[in-house]
Amino acid sequence: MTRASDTPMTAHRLGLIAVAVLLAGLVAVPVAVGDQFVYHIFITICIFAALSTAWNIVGGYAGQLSLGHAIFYGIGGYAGVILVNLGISPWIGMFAGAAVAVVAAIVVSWPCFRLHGPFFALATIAFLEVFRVLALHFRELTGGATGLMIPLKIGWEWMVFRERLPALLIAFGMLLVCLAVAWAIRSHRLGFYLVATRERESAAKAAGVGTVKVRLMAVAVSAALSAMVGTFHAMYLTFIEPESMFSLQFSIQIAMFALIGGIGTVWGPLLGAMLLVPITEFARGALGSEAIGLHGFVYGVVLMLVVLFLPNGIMGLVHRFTAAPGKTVGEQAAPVAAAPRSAEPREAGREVMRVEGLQKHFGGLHVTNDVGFTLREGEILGVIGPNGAGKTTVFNMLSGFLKPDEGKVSVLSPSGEWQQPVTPGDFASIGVGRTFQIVQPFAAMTVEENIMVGAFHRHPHVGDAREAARETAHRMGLGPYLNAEASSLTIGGLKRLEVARVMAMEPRILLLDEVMAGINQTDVRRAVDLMLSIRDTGVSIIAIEHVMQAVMSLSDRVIVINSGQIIAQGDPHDVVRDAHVIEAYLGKDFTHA
Ligand SMILES: Nc1ncnc2c1ncn2[C@@H]1O[C@H](COP(=O)(O)OP(=O)(O)OP(=O)(O)O)[C@@H](O)[C@H]1O
Repeated sequence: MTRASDTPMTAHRLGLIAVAVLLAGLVAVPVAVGDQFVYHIFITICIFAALSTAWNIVGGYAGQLSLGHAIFYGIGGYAGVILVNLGISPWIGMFAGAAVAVVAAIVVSWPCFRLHGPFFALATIAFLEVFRVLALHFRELTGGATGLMIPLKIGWEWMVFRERLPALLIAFGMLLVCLAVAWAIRSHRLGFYLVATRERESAAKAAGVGTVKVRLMAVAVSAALSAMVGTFHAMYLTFIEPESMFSLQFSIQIAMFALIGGIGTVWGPLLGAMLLVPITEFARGALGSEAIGLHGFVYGVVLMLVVLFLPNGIMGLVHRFTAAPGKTVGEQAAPVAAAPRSAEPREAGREVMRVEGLQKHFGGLHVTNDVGFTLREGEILGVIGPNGAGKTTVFNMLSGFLKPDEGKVSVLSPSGEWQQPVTPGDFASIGVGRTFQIVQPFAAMTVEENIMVGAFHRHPHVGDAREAARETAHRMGLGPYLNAEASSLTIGGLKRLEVARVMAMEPRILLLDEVMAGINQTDVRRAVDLMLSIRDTGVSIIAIEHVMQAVMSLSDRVIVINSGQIIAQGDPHDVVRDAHVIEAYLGKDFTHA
């Protein structure tokens, strides 16, 4: 009998064998051929693949399209050569270069991370230009435009050889280090956090991810690796100068290999370099001086073909052949494994959240006006009100996404002290989890991985987080879809995924923003049962909801917000009979119904 899990496992094993064969080929082919030019091509493949793999940690995993990565490569190169001229081995120089590159990476990236998309890319280009000009300016250190020669000291200690084989072995070793680091990051918590931040920064923040911190960590690792490769490449080239070490064209080339091979994948940059470097080097070798700039043309053509036919690069093609057919969560999804509602109404416990005098303006618009209420342990507080009343704005202030102009939000910590969290991370750590009105799935991740991002909050190890995510998925009726891409879920599935991710954080206070909007009647009933079962575990819930059937059957108390103010609050049955609420929100038809 074939089990469902056999196919992906076999594909995974085949994939690893294919990678091992490709890697072995990088050393075996030039050794077997023995030609100097072939050695040079394979050394270049290893160097470019290593640099592109390092770039991919920032450009792919974290989604920050850096076009200034030659800064770190150049720093590594200059550090190595300057120290060699002082009689220090490049094996030491490469670590010194890496340390300087990490500092430069943090200084450069911190302001740039406020920028997104093309603005980030432009800022990195600007910094690259700054470093090129600095290298030209500090002539005593860098040799200025004349550049620096590497003294002819031959041997392993100096990374300079008469034969090509040792250079190939070092380049190959560096590639292995870069691949191992990239693989380790992608398969541990940091990798999940980076991809989550890339896909949906707000949702990642709500899951307790320090989005700036993880991106800085990524850029620091990437810079260190790039600098180390830069040191070796400088030794291999035996001459460096600012134009080639801090080159925009070189930065683009590094990014291009990852784009063509499969951005954000561990093996994509390697495949990109293995495809493109030989083509361009052979063309350059065959056409000689007639083909200056030919590599740019080759990259352009290949990139156009990839964009047109392989939007996810070569790795996208590989996945198409190896991935198991995905399932789509239909509206008739598996039943939610919710526990039945406890028959007795629960006695609400002590206060866990106090909201006092919240005020918020957007320009001249007074969106929140003196909103205050309390929430008790194990209570479900329904929040209703017309569109644009300011409900989500209040939620944003209850979860650190907006700072109130006035007023405060206090949360009872697990140790029993009242605290006033500020950032989304503070709210997440004190046990406040939230969903978003417009669902924010991490589209490039599977259902399981999406939920794991939440689970990491309490379970830092991948194995534990995976187990917790699976348990939560089964509870939410998402068990059969663990390996489906989040992007393949229907709106009902996505809403459940949103709740599952936040439940995996094991929050004490749950803020649900219209989780029942747009789902069918069966799913509404399931969602009601699920929320009651969550409440029965002692979690307090604040739910913004327009589905009145759900509000009435769920809420212990209801708050009505209109034009930024609370106009009524109390028992659901009393609130819906309130004349102001009928006029402002429900309408007379509701009372008749
Ligand atoms: N960042 C912002 N900048 C300016 N105006 C905003 C901003 N966010 C919300 N608003 C405005 O504030 C008002 C309240 O919006 P909010 O989303 O809080 O309402 P809501 O009650 O949640 O509505 P709905 O039920 O439609 O989701 C609206 O007029 C909205 O246009």
